[in-house]
Order: sequence, then structure tokens, then C-alpha cells
Amino acid sequence: MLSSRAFAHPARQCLRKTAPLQSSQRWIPALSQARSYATADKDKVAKFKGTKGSDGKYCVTLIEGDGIGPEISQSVKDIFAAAGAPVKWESVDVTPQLKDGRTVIPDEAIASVTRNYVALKGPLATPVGKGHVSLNLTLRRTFNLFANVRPCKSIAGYKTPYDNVDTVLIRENTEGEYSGIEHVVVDGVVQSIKLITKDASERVLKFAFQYAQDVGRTKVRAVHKATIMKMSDGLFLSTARNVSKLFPNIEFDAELLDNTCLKMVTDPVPYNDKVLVMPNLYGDILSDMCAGLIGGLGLTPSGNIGDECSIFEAVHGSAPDIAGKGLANPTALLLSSIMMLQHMGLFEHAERIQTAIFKVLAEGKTITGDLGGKAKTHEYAEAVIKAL
Ligand SMILES: NC(=O)C1=CN([C@@H]2O[C@H](COP(=O)(O)OP(=O)(O)OC[C@H]3O[C@@H](n4cnc5c(N)ncnc54)[C@H](O)[C@@H]3O)[C@@H](O)[C@H]2O)C=CC1
Ligand SMILES: O=C(O)CCC(=O)C(=O)O
Ligand SMILES: [Mg+2]
Repeated sequence: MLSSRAFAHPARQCLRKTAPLQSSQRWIPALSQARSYATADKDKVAKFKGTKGSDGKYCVTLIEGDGIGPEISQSVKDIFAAAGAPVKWESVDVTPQLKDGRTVIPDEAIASVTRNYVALKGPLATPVGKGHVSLNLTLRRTFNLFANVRPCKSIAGYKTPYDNVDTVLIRENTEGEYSGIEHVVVDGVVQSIKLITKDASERVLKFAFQYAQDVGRTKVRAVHKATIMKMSDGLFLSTARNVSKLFPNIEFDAELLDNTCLKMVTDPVPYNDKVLVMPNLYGDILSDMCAGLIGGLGLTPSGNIGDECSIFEAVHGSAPDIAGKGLANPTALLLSSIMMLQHMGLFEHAERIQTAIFKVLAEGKTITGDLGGKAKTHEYAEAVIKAL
């Protein structure tokens, strides 16, 4: 495991001042367009964006998570309250339970997400080797959150060796190498099955093309390793080719994963007009790598999108090395909550909060240790509140 010091960006001393981002940064397409991803069931489509109560507030499920989760969740709660965002949090516990030998999420948590359609989630730790299966994966599977959208954009004012990074990765979120289907063949030999289905590939690929169209990206690129995994990645790739025919205005091509890694760390800018779509594990790894290009895991958000509900979370994990010390950077979870507000159609609140975040980051005076600053998590959150 990396220490926070080892993780700090090599360019952390090179902060420079520039103007905060002028234009709106929208990662989730506009409300009407995004509906085309959703189910044909009208009642469900209407609720997909969250439900407004009689008090004018949207009830959103909050899973604070492990490690740094409660600290960064507190920042989101404080900033939303100060910004007057019409969101009422419903906190739920997701301590895993064993039912018939399977890890399950407590019924109350499932009921809350089902009722609210929208959730914000802190990181959840997964034990290595023996122990419960990943709750992150369990949540994605339970709610059929088939597409994980992971944008990564350079932060104005925070200098890294890479300028103008603006990548979007869409990761298949329910199967692939994350299927967790493993068994011992004979003593000393284990087998892990990578499951790829046409149905799951097709739905994430359609989502990726639709997403590209909605956010004005002109190209979709499938990232694969069909040279080696000829059948599984082969199926993902052939499905991508078929789906591309439904979107004649979007250019489609494909690239081998290892080559993508090389090209991205050499020059990420050619990826700025594309949406990259890929099987589960590739998206997991590549999204951490992208975070490294812009200053680290403290900065990158994500959204797990399904047909009926969505869970927004940071790309990073529970960061046990810094947990409980007030050192965590809450920006990644905050930007995930901005994606959430955009998804809910609350664009004005999203814009106001993210403008304040980018202003504080660009000023560089009150930033957390991962970015080379000295501010504690709550001090950074207070600076954002002042900037609102
Ligand atoms: N979606 C989720 O909930 C995820 C959960 N995990 C779980 O998290 C646990 C820890 O995993 P690691 O490999 O250590 O990855 P990690 O992402 O938790 O941490 C990697 C490095 O990044 C730093 N870091 C991460 N988030 C940060 C933040 N907001 N501010 C400042 N520094 C930050 C950490 O201090 C650490 O040095 C594991 O149990 C893993 O299974 C890992 C990734 C995603
Ligand atoms: O569930 C986990 O333990 C890890 C998940 C993860 O790394 C991710 O979603 O990016
Ligand atoms: Mg990951």
C-alpha cells in the first residue's frame, strides 16, 4: 500500500496561480438527454433523477463509508448545507451481513437507495484474501449499476507534468474480471473466471455512445485485449462494432490496453475528444492511472449509473494510511456530489459549488497535503464555504 507521502504528486511543489475555470464543467448530460439511458417504464423514468419531497428537498441516500469516508462525507454535508442545496441526507449503514453463505447489504440500505433512486457513497474497504466480497461490487450488482463514468480533468492552478487532461472512461461495472468467480481446480491451482456477456457489453456500449453524443465528444474508443482474450474481449469488441453502427455520427475505433497506457502517460491530450469504454478491471486500473496525471486520487469523481438508480462515489478507496487524521482531500467526493447534482438536474447548485471548489484549488492557499498544502480536511471545506 502506498503511503500518502509516496502518493504525493511529483509536481506538488509547482503550484501556480491561474484564473479559476470559467466555463461550466458538466460531466453528466442534461436531464432530458440522459433520460434516453433509462428504462422505458415512464413512472421509473420520472423518478430516476431523485424524488422531491413536499418540503422541496430531494432525499438522497448517504453511505459514509470506511476509513476517510466519514471525514470527507462531513465536508460534503457542510458545503451542501452552506450552499443551500435542496438535499436531505438519509444515512444508511452497509455493514455486510451473511445470508445463506452470501454477503448481502442490509435490507434498510437497499430500501433507502430503492426509495430515493440517488445515493452518494464514501469508500468501502475490502479485505484481502479471505473475508466478505467487495461491498462496492455488491452495491453495483444489487442495483444493476452497469456503467461507471469516470471523468478526469486537469485542475486549473494545480500544475502537473500534464496540461489540459480531459479524459472520460466508461467502465463496464457488473461483470468481467470483477465477477469474483474463483475456485480451486486442484491443490496449488486456482481458476478465476472472467465473465463477459453480450447483453452487459451491449448496454454499457450503448450508454458510452449515447454519453459521447450527449456531451459532445465525437469519438468512442473501446479499450481491450482481444489479442489474448480472444473470446471474452473478442465478444466485447465485436459487440462494440455492432453498437457503433447505431451511432453513425460518432467515430469508433479500438485500442489495446497496454498501448492506451503508454500513450496516455506520454500525452493524454489526444484522448480529450473521446469516450473510452472498456471491461471492468481495465477501467478500474486506467482510472487510477488517469487520476495520477492530474494530481492524484483526491481529485477524481465517478458515477455508477443504472437504469433505475445511481450511486456517486470517488474513484479512490478508504485510504487507511491517512484515515482519522484530517488529512484527506474531500475534492473527489465533492466532485462526485457535483456529478450527482447534475444528474438530478440541479445545475445551478452544482455550478455554484464547483466554482467555489475550483477557486480554492486555483488559489492554492488552503489545499490538503496530497496537493502539497497544509490544510486539514475541514479547513479546506471551510475555505470552499467562504468561496461560495
Ligand atoms: N470504490 C471504493 O470504495 C474503493 C475501495 N477501495 C478499498 O479501499 C481500501 C484501501 O485501498 P488502497 O489500495 O489503499 O487505495 P486508496 O485509494 O484507498 O489509497 C491509495 C493512496 O491514495 C491516497 N488517497 C486516496 N484517497 C485520498 C484522498 N481523498 N485524499 C488524499 N489522499 C488520498 C491514500 O492515502 C493512499 O496513499 C481497500 O480496502 C480497497 O479495497 C479501493 C478503491 C475503491
Ligand atoms: O471494491 C473494492 O475493493 C475496490 C473497488 C475499486 O477499486 C474501484 O471501484 O475502483
Ligand atoms: Mg479502483
